[in-house]
Amino acid sequence: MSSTSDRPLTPEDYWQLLVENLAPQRLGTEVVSLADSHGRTLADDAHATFSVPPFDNSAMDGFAVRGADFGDDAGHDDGPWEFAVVADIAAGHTPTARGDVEGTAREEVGQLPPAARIMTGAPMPAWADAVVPVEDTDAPRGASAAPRTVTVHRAPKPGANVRLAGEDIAAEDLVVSAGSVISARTASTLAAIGYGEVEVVTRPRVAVLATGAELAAPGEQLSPGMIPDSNSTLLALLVREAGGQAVLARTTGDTAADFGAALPTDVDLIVTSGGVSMGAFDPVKEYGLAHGWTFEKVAMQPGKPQGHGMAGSVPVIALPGNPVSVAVSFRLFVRPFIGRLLGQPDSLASTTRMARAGPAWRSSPGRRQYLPGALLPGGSTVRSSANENLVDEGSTHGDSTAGGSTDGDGYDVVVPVHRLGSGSHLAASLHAAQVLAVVDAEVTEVKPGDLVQIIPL
Ligand SMILES: Nc1nc2c(c(=O)[nH]1)N[C@H]1C(S)=C(S)[C@@H](COP(=O)(O)OP(=O)(O)OC[C@H]3O[C@@H](n4cnc5c(N)ncnc54)[C@H](O)[C@@H]3O)O[C@H]1N2
Ligand code: MOO
Repeated sequence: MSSTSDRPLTPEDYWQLLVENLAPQRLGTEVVSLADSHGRTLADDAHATFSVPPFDNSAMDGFAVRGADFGDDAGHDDGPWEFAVVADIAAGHTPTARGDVEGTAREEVGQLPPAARIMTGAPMPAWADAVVPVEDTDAPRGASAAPRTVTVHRAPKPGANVRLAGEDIAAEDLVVSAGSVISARTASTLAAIGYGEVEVVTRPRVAVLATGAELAAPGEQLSPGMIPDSNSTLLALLVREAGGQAVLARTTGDTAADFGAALPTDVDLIVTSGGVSMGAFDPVKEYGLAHGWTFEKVAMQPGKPQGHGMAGSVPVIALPGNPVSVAVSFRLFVRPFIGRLLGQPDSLASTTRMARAGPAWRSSPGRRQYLPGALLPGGSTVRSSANENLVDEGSTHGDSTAGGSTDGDGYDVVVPVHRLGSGSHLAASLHAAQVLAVVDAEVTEVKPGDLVQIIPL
């Protein structure tokens, strides 16, 4: 169901409307090597193909022994005890395929109980149940031939220094769920449970279209009235951070016809910036209204005017043009949408926690504020905004005011990245933002030390 109304929606209601209207479906899959899997989203649950560790093995360089050979009531330091070294087991060897000194050793050492020299990670002989570290014996450390006998000075506790098969993960256990984003740690876990390649969801192809006749390419000489197009870069790289690929990042002219002509058909999503409010030259809104798109006012600041619709079979999310509005709207609506295309659980994009406000700052009445903030360790003393160069207590329209300190009670401290608070045009300060601090619509002033929700960026 599509709707375009004057009644402001909550961000949650707008997200529901957007999902209902655009109906995001998980994309197809492809198989990639673990080395290429970083940042990709796992398509299916990954179960352990074998137990980890796959076999009982030694946790120490030393000697595998039978606990019973120390005598039932042998105290820990009641030795010495002498053993015949009947085997030499390196990691990567099996106890039966070892450089075995059994036989000759037995004849030479008479009735001594057996020990096997064993290295960390090497499989335990079936008859042994504990490992004595080499430091607790008279055997040479480091590179050396296995001795024929070994004297142990300290009896091992039962099962000491043995890592049991399956004690990490049992065979067939669910280890990594479908929808997980593969980090370096995840990829190493997948390797450990038997995978060399994995099925991942295809990266969504996302076209980025920035509208505005005032836009010049980044780095280009500016003629009067022009500004650098920072949103294309922001959106293209946010798409990449979210697991998609930006296949087109360009500006379009300022007419509805230019805009319509620039809409690609061979992508999974189009994200636009600009041209959605009340201006006389708002091409996205003009084109969208003629094509059944939805435009809403959302009770949030920044990011009030929002739109979405279908361009043929391609969903379009139309964000406002102000750069901070773009960053906030992407975090709230586009990132979770890309998450849906990737089959990620919504919870991945909705993580929040609490922090204490550093300085005081103001928030517009009736709109939930999403203030770009930097985090400082709990207990930090805060003067004002995160970037001291920007502090100007005399500002007549500053949103943040001088602050104090907070007790070190375990919460980080959140500080606006700019003295103008959540001003939606503050493009040059976005780099300092680590989080968005969320302030309820009915709150107009945040005081130092107040607890606020924060969303990691
Ligand atoms: N009469 C009203 N005017 C405005 C309203 C309103 O309700 N009534 N809402 C304001 C709010 S809130 C926002 S947000 C903006 C949204 O405007 P548009 O989406 O139409 O965006 P533009 O007008 O095209 O641009 C806004 C602003 O952002 C700059 N911009 C645009 N594109 C880029 C880019 N690619 N890179 C960097 N900066 C960009 C542009 O120059 C403008 O300064 O509308 C308010 N107005
Ligand atoms: O909603 Mo606009 O993004 O505040 O400036």
